[in-house]
Amino acid sequence: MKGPYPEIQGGGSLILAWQVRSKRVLVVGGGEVAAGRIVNILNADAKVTVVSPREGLNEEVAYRIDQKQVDYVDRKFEPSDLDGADMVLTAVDDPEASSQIYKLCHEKRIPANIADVPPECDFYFGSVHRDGPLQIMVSTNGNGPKLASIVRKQIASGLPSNIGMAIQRVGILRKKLRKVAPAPDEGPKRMQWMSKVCEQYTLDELCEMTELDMETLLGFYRPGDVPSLEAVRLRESDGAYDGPFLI
Ligand SMILES: C[C@@]1(CC(=O)O)c2cc3[nH]c(cc4nc(cc5[nH]c(cc(n2)[C@H]1CCC(=O)O)[C@@](C)(CC(=O)O)[C@@H]5CCC(=O)O)C(CC(=O)O)=C4CCC(=O)O)c(CCC(=O)O)c3CC(=O)O
Ligand SMILES: NC(=O)C1=CN([C@@H]2O[C@H](COP(=O)(O)OP(=O)(O)OC[C@H]3O[C@@H](n4cnc5c(N)ncnc54)[C@H](O)[C@@H]3O)[C@@H](O)[C@H]2O)C=CC1
Repeated sequence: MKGPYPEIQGGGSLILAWQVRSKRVLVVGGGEVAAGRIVNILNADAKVTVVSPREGLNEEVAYRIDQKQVDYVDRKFEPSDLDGADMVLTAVDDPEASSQIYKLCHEKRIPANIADVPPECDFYFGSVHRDGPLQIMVSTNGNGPKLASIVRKQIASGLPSNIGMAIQRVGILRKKLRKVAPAPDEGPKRMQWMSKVCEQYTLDELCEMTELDMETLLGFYRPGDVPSLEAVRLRESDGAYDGPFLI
């Protein structure tokens, strides 16, 4: 019998948004696959160390080393490379080295992705669409990476062109709201009000909201109203208006 709760499907991955900002990520290998990994982790503001003999570097990896976007060690992997690593990504054309690195990571409990050996991955990469603060990841759970890429492009082509910008504006408004209503016990009211803003405003309106508009709009937080952007602007041009946080 079906219960009232979501049915468990199993067999999936736990898809998370891992905060590697300022954490140390070790990339073993400097070929094409490594180049893709490096872009992903630099986009997440990680500190990156690449270990690979120089003669094996592809142009993109050599460029990032040259630009000092990553730290670089010019030799093959050695176990001491794992010291201080918070995450390890290997992309080497040597299955034996891959397996050895995986075993060491496992012992040291460092999460690892071994590009050519799915069973030895603590996590998989996915195909990612990025638009400012928006990230969408598609995973086929190892079944069809190329199809993941095709699905990702299809999803991206259906998105509004201003969605990234709208999310960025909402992020600023949420920060301001936190200042106006910092108390933890206001959580439910804060969340309800913020949800209403997101539902009632169009993406274009969210994008064109100025800081003044936001502060005026926040003046309606206490009474719990979400006026239209038009009403917000009327309030701004109204002589009676005397400051964003006075209600
Ligand atoms: C399990 C996983 C582990 C991991 O790498 O984390 C893995 C494993 C393997 N990939 C292989 C092949 C290819 N991988 C790609 C591309 C991508 N692979 C990515 C992820 C993943 N690949 C993880 C599963 C993700 C999922 O299932 O959704 C993407 C999404 C993300 C990224 O790498 O950043 C990125 C697309 C990014 C984009 O374009 O948006 C292409 C196409 C291309 O290069 O254009 C091909 C050739 C065509 C094909 O096979 O489909 C092989 C076989 C090698 C062989 O046959 O010898 C293995 C090993 C195996 O399967 O045994
Ligand atoms: N997971 C994925 O998305 C995909 C995985 N692969 C697999 O990933 C692996 C890497 O692919 P590519 O980057 O195209 O290979 P590549 O041949 O371009 O690069 C291999 C790199 O590993 C380095 N290397 C080799 N032994 C090393 C060691 N012991 N220590 C440090 N560095 C070492 C080489 O110097 C070179 O930079 C291959 O096994 C390939 O089959 C390939 C395509 C997609």
